[in-house]
Amino acid sequence: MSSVSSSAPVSEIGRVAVDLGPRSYDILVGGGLIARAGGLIAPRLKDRRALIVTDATVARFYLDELARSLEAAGIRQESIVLPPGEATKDFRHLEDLANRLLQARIERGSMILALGGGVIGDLTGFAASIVLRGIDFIQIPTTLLAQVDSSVGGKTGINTAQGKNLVGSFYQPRLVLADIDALDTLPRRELLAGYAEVVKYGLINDPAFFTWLETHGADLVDGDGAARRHAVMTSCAAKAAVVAADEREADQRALLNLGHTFGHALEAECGYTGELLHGEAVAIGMVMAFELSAMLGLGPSEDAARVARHLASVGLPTSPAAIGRGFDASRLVHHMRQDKKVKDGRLTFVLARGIGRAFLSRDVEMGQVEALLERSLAA
Ligand SMILES: NC(=O)c1ccc[n+]([C@@H]2O[C@H](COP(=O)([O-])OP(=O)(O)OC[C@H]3O[C@@H](n4cnc5c(N)ncnc54)[C@H](O)[C@@H]3O)[C@@H](O)[C@H]2O)c1
Ligand SMILES: O=C(O)C(=O)C[C@@H](O)[C@H](O)[C@H](O)COP(=O)(O)O
Ligand SMILES: [Zn+2]
Repeated sequence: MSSVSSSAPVSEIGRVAVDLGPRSYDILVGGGLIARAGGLIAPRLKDRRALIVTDATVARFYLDELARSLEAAGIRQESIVLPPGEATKDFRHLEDLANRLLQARIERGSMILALGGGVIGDLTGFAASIVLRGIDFIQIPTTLLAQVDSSVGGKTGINTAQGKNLVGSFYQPRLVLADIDALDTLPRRELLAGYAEVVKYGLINDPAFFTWLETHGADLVDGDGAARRHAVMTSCAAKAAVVAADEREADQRALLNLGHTFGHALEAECGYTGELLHGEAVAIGMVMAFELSAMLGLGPSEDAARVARHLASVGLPTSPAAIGRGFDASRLVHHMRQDKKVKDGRLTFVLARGIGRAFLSRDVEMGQVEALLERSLAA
């Protein structure tokens, strides 16, 4: 196994450790991991039973392969298949999933496997944290977004009528298996959405990675396995370091929210219908965070332009105007006030002094944010 390196062959299993004391776990990254999952999971099982939770699209591609691998390793498996899409991350599907796990007579010693994107990972992780007051679970992320972000760090949850991810828990997986080959079947739009979260790590604190992405991002998007492996490893290592330092977002973990305060507001307005994907919203939100920083005189406007240029070069949207529907700035501000980073009624913003120099600020006036939104919506 290797640690972060860009030259390792795709089939070699890379390992990133998430160091959280008794809740520590490994992220394994490489090709062919779903076919090898049984052997990798078996040592982590308390009993020889696994319940796979997935969505109908992912099931079509990968459920049989995973089931065969588990059975070959002597692990009994059953599966629960949910509808694909962001709308599944809600109270109704949480209730349905909890009931189906209980009907399957799940026990505390069983293992739940979340096979899919961030929707399946967030929903399944939340269910795992509450059914029988906690059952071990493993993330098997199949989207780029889930491999670089949602499968790592233990944020689980669902959306509510009030906004994104407003009900959930911190509940760490026991293992993450990121099979790079699974990205070959991912639609380009979904891949790009995940790419936005990859870019995020460069923008937060790794300018050299951002520069690497400016050179290699297009190859990654077009299917270069080595570039994908390197980006997933680098992203996971970056996230693991932040999470190890601040697991429950007391402070610096909020940097991982770069672009999300704007992004979540846009997603809430679009209603989780697939009109705007999470990663697309984050791409727009990151540009707005850089523009806000420039507007406040805290960061260079050239960097805001450079971020927008790179995201646009791979085909990501960079402004709310690109969504192709009207927004009301005051309604977006209303959603932003529901953000989990609000403290004593004031929002914490992730701003940037430049690329790779993100920081947290509680000094932003919402009037300034509304003015920026008005400007972007008119553009
Ligand atoms: N917990 C966290 O830290 C965290 C971090 C980032 C995002 N998220 C959440 O993740 C969610 C978005 O996740 P996502 O972008 O993975 O979306 P998703 O889970 O909806 O998956 C995207 C689509 O791709 C399909 N799909 C998945 N894998 C596939 C594959 N290999 N081949 C073909 N199709 C495949 C799915 O069926 C789905 O239709 C959002 O709800 C977001 O809030 C959570
Ligand atoms: O892991 C984190 O911390 C993040 O903020 C990662 C984000 O990409 C992710 O979208 C997360 O779900 C947002 O968290 P939230 O607490 O704002 O819902
Ligand atoms: Zn995100």
